[in-house]
Amino acid sequence: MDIPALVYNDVNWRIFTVTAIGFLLVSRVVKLANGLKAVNFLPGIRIPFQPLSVMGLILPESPWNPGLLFTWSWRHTRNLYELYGNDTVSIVPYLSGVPTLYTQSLDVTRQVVTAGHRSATFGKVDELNRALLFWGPSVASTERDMWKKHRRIVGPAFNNETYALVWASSQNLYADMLTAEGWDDRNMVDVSSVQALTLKFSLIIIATCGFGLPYTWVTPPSDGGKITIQECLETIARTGVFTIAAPGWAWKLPFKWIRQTRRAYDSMRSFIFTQIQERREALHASSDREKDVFSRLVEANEAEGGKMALKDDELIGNVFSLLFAGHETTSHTLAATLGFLALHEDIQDEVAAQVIEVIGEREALFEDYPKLDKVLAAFYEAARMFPSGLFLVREAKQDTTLTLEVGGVRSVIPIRKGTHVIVDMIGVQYNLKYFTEPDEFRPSRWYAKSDSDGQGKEDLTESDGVTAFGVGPRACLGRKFSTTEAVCLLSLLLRDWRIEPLLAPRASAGGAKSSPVLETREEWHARVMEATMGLTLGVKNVPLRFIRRMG
Ligand code: HEM
Repeated sequence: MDIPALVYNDVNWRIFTVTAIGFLLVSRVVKLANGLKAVNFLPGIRIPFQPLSVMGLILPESPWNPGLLFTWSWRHTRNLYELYGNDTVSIVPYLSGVPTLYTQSLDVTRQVVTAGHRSATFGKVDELNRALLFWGPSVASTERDMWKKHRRIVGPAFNNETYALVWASSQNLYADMLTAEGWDDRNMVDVSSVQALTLKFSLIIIATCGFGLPYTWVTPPSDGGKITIQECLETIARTGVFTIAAPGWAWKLPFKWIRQTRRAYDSMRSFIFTQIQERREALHASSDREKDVFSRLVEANEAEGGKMALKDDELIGNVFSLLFAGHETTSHTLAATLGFLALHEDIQDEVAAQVIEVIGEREALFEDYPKLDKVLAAFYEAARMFPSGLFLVREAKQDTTLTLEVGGVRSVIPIRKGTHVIVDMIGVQYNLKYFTEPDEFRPSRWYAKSDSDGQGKEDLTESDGVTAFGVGPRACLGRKFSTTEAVCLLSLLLRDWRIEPLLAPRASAGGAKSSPVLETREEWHARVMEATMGLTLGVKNVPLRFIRRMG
């Protein structure tokens, strides 16, 4: 009997579909089994996508797709470390992404980030560095000998002269900001989002002290006046996932937002390129040396010469990584510090008293910095509670081992090449082993047994000090740049202003229109002091009221 062609095709399609589904299922089961072996069956969750994979980032957060920020949003409700009774847990995806360990253990952090870097068993993950590598290799994105070459040139640009310049510029910019924002003759100022000020502040500081550009509060950095660098960075922050994930052809798609993204990237590149050219010419034309990081970098590079000198794309890569690393991080942490100080009047009074005792009415001097340890401590504590570098992500570059506590027993477990290990900074910095009452904003953790650089405090019996800035040889190069700027700005603000939460009217407020019922401070705390993600982790928009301190 002849089988009609239609039925025959239908049967073929069914066989094809069933075979394809079968194949897919088997391949996913094999992927899961290999993933479980790669992490040596360490307890944890098995989900479709690894949280940092493209699908994990794009799809909305749910119990089966934790999302980028689950270490924050699940920390009280579905804390994986508590659930599995270990400071290191596994996340093994069966559809896409790499088997991964998440850790909140400082011991594992040191094995991976410090010892792993030295022995080359662990290194940074190229795919996740794509957003940075886009600009060219840099000190933040390279490994091994290349990293040493970059660090050798970039590292010395961060020195005491640079920090003195940061201090002086922060002081001038603060005065400039008060005048330009019309605060000079006001006794009370309401700010709906303090980030509008801190983002601009840290961008101008990095532009002036990082790159020696003559920008002010009224004329911020721009690409020849066409588009401001702030706008470029905002676009780049919004489209970070696209940059990491998109193949080359996707950049040519005819969508408005892709065109805008391309424009932001092109403007940034031309801005940075022009700066490098100008600085080179200035260097050759005059024997006077500028003090900004960028001039020192170009100067060191010219002096180095030959094989050890950085090429133009490497210089651009470094400039961008400094702009990238030094802008939002400091700004977010400043906003969080101000938010917490507004909430905790007693702590604010204590810190302000130190500022008034040290600086009083006179000009703030860079020499005051070590005496303002309570201001620094408030900034460190905010960095602990909102670590802008959310994760330290590393990849096993070869088959290796880690020593972990599993079910209370210290064991050596094999880790396969390609496995990711993510140091979860929220986990570490809210870990009861290192911080008592971690949900409390308590700057005294950092100065009870303080020295000026923040090492060896009451709580941190076994930590590397301020982990928010990373640990080991790859720790933050801009830490003191950031703390100098922060201590100066916070001191000036606290000396001149009392800071309060700007309370919003209750949605269902029943009061008269002239005096609406306001939310409580607790409600403000719950509404505002929540994490959000730009290029880096930060706090939501912080609304504040500044009231001038009299006499
Ligand atoms: C609150 C402010 C800041 C925080 C919390 C912070 C945090 C961090 C962290 C956690 C790392 C290590 C990343 C890793 O190991 O994967 C890092 C590296 C780095 N940071 Fe920062 N950072 C801040 C400000 C700055 C500033 C202001 C600059 C520059 C002006 C800067 C430049 C860098 C550079 C160049 C690296 C790479 C160092 C290397 O790999 O050798 N950071 N930062």
